[in-house]
Amino acid sequence: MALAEGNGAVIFSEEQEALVLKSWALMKKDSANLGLRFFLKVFEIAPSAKQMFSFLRDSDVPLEKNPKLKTHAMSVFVMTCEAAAQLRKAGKVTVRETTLKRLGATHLKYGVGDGHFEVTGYALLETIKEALAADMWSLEMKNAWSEAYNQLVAAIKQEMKPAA
Ligand code: HEM
Repeated sequence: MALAEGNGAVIFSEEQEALVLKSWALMKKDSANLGLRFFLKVFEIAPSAKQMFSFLRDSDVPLEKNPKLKTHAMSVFVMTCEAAAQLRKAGKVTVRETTLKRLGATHLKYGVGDGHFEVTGYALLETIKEALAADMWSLEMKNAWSEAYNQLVAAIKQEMKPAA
């Protein structure tokens, strides 16, 4: 669970940032496989999520050969890493406002809901657990990735709310 200071800033330690960045540096060498395994896990748990991706719906290319799927998977990984660094530095996710607004609008438009973000978060952690050597995976590692992902998702969801 996130620790928050009085001003609402999240306390994300140097150690937590280091866990995320160090493990990503190891995993990204195999990013194509990683991205694929990640989203295959999402679709295994939530097959209907496939329908949301226009480039899967309208394509004859088999799932595992679809480059756009890997691109999306990498966006989730890379943006979660960036969120870890931002949380440590600023106590909050500082993705550019225009980028966040676009992400909010895209995910709203395609009908991405809380359940999808949850399943994807679970699949992300499982993918990392399988990709890392057993002695690198720990509760601290899991919590650091989970915190960074959840804070990023919260920032995106903030932009998915209909304008007040
Ligand atoms: C932290 C979590 C996530 C991040 C950082 C992320 C990132 C992105 C990015 C960068 C795009 C490209 C379009 C744009 O920039 O507006 C995109 C599109 C999209 N995302 Fe995500 N995403 C996340 C979670 C999810 C989840 C949980 C789902 C559903 C399971 C999802 C489904 C989609 C769909 C359907 C599109 C549009 C694809 C199309 O063009 O057909 N995203 N996302």
